[in-house]
Amino acid sequence: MSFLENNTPAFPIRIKRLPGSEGLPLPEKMSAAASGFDLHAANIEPLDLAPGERALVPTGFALAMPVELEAQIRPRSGLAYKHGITTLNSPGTIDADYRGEVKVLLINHGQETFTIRRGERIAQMVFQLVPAVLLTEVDELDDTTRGAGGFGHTGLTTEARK
Ligand SMILES: O=c1ccn([C@H]2C[C@H](O)[C@@H](COP(=O)(O)OP(=O)(O)OP(=O)(O)O)O2)c(=O)[nH]1
Repeated sequence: MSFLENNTPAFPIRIKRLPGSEGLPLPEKMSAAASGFDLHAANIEPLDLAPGERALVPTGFALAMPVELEAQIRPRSGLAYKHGITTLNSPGTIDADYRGEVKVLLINHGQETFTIRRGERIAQMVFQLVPAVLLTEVDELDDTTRGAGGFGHTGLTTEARK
């Protein structure tokens, strides 16, 4: 375990800049208590994303994190609200054993072409704990009130909608 400047225990995560990332900031929190580290686009040339189009956008870095962690790549709400730009596989999963470049799979759900420029903050990365689990095959599961009910079996409308 490592420690922040204020002595908070913190998981140590190694981050490596990749060729082509010169001049780009590393992932950064935009406020002290933000959950996510904003990710900067590392594409050299501007990338036009037409309505409905998707693209895998480089970030210029790779990670090595402890096995108890994963990183999730999530959309930025401002880009989603104003331009319809979001992550297609939300949240993207970065496995602890992945050593390749972290990439962001963006899709344009908006009505207009959106240009992704180098250095732009395109998504955010949130680190999460992944508990160790042991899957055990059984013949029967315990009963619950819900049972196999799901997919709206309690109804979809509220009083306010009737
Ligand atoms: O938004 C993403 C999602 C994934 N990855 C990288 C890290 C992750 O560890 C790896 C595999 O991702 P995932 O498990 O989602 O992909 P898959 O389609 O199941 O492929 P694989 O067979 O490589 O696991 O790709 C990214 O860089 N960005």
